[in-house]
Amino acid sequence: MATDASGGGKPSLLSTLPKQLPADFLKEITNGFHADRKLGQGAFGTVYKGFLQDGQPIAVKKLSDNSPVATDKQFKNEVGNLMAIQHENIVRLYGYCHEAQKKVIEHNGRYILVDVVESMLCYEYAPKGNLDKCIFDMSSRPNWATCFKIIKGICQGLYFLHKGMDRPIVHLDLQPANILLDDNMVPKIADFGLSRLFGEEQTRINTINVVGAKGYMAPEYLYRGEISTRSDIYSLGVLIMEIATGQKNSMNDKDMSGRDFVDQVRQTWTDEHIASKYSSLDADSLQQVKTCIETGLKCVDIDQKKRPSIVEIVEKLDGRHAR
Ligand SMILES: Nc1ncnc2c1ncn2[C@@H]1O[C@H](COP(=O)(O)OP(=O)(O)OP(=O)(O)O)[C@@H](O)[C@H]1O
Repeated sequence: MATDASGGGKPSLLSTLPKQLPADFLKEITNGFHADRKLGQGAFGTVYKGFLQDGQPIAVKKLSDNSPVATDKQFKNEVGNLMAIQHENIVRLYGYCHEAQKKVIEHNGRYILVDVVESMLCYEYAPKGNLDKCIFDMSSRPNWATCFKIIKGICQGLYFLHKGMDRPIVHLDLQPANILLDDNMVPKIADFGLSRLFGEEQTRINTINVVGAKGYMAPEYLYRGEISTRSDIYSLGVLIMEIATGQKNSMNDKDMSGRDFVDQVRQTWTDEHIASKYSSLDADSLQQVKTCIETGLKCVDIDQKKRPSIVEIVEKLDGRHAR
C-alpha cells in the first residue's frame, strides 16, 4: 500500500483514490495544468505533476484533443485492464478521466460549440524522470551495478507484460524515454498508449499506423506492421545494448531500424573492448556486461524466430542458463 509523502508509513490518499476522476479535480491538483508542473511531452499528450491533499505526488497525462480516443466503453475497458497491472517494474496506473465537455472553437471564421472528450490518465510519479536523461550523460551515468539492476528490472517488467497475465500485452514502444526511474533507480516501464491484448505468441498484421521510436522498432513491425511479443524483444535488445555500452542508438540511421547501431556494437564491443571500457570491474561484473551485450545482439536478430523469449532472457541474466 502506498504510504504518505513524509514516509511515516501512514496509508496515503493515493490508496483511496477513486478510479474515475473528475476533470476539475485533476485541474486543481496540477494547479490548472500550469507550465511549471509540466514533466514532459509525448506523442499523445502532456504529462503534469499533481499533488494530492496529503502532499503525495502523482503524474497526470493529459491526452491531446486530437489523440485517437476510443469510445467511452473501449476506453474504460482498456484502462480497466491497465489499472489491474501491478508490478514493481511497471508504472502503476491509478485512475483516469474520460469526460465530455462543451468547448467553443473557431471554424471557418465562425465560433461553434462542440462536444470534446477530455481524457486523462493518472500514474504513479517517478521522481528520477526517464532513462534517456541519465544513461547517456557520462557525468550522471549510474555505476555498472545500477545499470545491471536497471536492465534486469526492465526485463522483469516485460516478463510480466508478456507472461504474467491471461494474454500477453505487447508494449510496442519500448525506448529509454518510456523507462522511468524511482528514487532507488528501480526502472518502471511506462507508456502503454499503443498496447493491445493478443493471444499467446500470436502475430498479426496491424491495422493501425505504425507508431514507435525510430531505431527501436523491429524490422517486421517497421516495414510490415507485424506485431508480436517478438517485436518488443527487438526493442528490448536495443535498450539493453544502449544501457550496457552507454551509447545512444543513432537516429541518423537511414533505414530507421537501428541497424547501424547494432552493427557497430557487434563489431566494436568485443571481450577486449569490454575489458578496457570497464577496466575497474571484477570478473563477475565483466561477465554481466558480456552477457548483456550477447543477449542484446540475439534480441535484434532480423529473423524474429531466432530472438530469445523474455523467459530465456530473464534466466540468462539471472545466470540460470548455461553460458
Ligand atoms: N509517471 C511519471 N512520472 C514522472 N515523469 C513522467 C511520468 N510519465 C511521464 N513522465 C515524463 O514525461 C515525459 C513524456 O511522457 P509521455 O509518456 O507522454 O511521452 P514519451 O514516452 O516521452 O513519448 P511518446 O508518447 O512519444 O512515446 C516522459 O519522458 C517523462 O520524462
